[in-house]
Amino acid sequence: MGVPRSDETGTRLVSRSVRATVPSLRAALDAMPAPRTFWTGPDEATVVAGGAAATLTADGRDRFTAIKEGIGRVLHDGDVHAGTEAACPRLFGGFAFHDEGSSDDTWDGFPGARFVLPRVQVTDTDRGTWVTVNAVGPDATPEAVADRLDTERERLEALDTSAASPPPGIVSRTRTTPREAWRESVDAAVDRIRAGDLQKVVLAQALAVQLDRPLSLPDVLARLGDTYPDCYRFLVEPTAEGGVDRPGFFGATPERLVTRHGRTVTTGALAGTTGRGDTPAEDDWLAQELLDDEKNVHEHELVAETIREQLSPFASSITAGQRRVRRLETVQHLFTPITATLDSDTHVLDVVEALHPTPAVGGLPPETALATIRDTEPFDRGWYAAPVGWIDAAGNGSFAVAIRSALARGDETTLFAGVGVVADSDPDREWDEVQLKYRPILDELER
Ligand SMILES: C=C(O[C@@H]1C=C(C(=O)O)C=C[C@H]1O)C(=O)O
Repeated sequence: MGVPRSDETGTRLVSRSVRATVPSLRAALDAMPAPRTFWTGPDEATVVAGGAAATLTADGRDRFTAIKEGIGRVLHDGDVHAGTEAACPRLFGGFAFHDEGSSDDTWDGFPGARFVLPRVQVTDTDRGTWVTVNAVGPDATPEAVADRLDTERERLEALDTSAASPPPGIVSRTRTTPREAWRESVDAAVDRIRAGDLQKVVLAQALAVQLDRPLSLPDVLARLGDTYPDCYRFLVEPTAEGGVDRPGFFGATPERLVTRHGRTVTTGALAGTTGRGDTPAEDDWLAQELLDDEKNVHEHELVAETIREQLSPFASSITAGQRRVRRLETVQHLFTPITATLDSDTHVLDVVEALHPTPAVGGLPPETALATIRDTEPFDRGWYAAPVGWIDAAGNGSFAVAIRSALARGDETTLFAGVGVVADSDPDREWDEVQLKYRPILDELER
């Protein structure tokens, strides 16, 4: 994109924030101009935003570097009064799973990478709520931004707080992968693993559902927040065009890829899955069985070990915590927290590029696993299982792995879910695990 030089415009970026009382974040998201952005995570501000003061896109292998350089240009030397760190200018967006572009029109509008600096943003933190207006380019004057900020604050403070609409209801479902084809692909992967070509591969499926009426993404994200309070929730709309048929990629994911704050990097291994019990005792029994299960522990350790290796070129120290069980509403996972100290000011996107895809969503060895995924899966992953998150001017940022996610387009929604296949995987059990992983989104669609 063309960013004016500062000597042509006086200032490249102008950003102003003001404290506000926004009665409903759900209503604020509903009222935002397209393309809308939503982001929240454990111990992070919730961001509801709209429009694009600047947009960066990139494709191919160099997309991480291209975005990093573009963000440097957009955020460099801005005239910023933010009031709080979380309201400082950040670009929100994400990446496609594979380096090469998509051939599948399901993902029209979602390039290899896409980030926006919102035009208007609500940032909700423990210490209060801010409204921010950003502008880049020739019309980015402090006076014009201050005027817009007044207007936006008034508009957002006056929103009504009516209740969310109920789930739309499902008319029909279409699977990309029939059960027999699934059995064959898991068996073929297991054969390759036993032959020694592969150690692990994550195979996914997609489920296209026809809804009774178009989905309200603000309502879905609000309800997901009640059910999955400890997950990252996100919405990416890549275009302002299309009205209610405009695509929106959203989800409630338990998996952090990386948070970088100064020299501290926080990540973790999340892999290995079991269900929930009907009683607390059954839940505990399932959790203990998961902790003791050789297949799941092996699948998990491949992920934890690879993350440590992938971080080692950047880190002066890496610490892994105790392996434990993370219990969510619909499933339980093995989880190992991992933190590292960077040995220099490595940009968050350098860490994202090094980690993506972890063997929690790709496999090992990475290239063979990615080739297996491309050859096996009868659909395009698009942005499923890829990094989504934000970046600031200092190279800090936070990225989640976009699982438990779906692509909405009017009254159609496509859900994605995958499982790690290792030497002793059983196709039917893996099938059941995929169905469990559809639940978070499916429960928000079904009446
Ligand atoms: C790939 C997904 O989940 C990943 C795979 C897991 C597993 O195989 O046990 C567990 C958590 C995630 O790392 C998904 O939900 O789509």
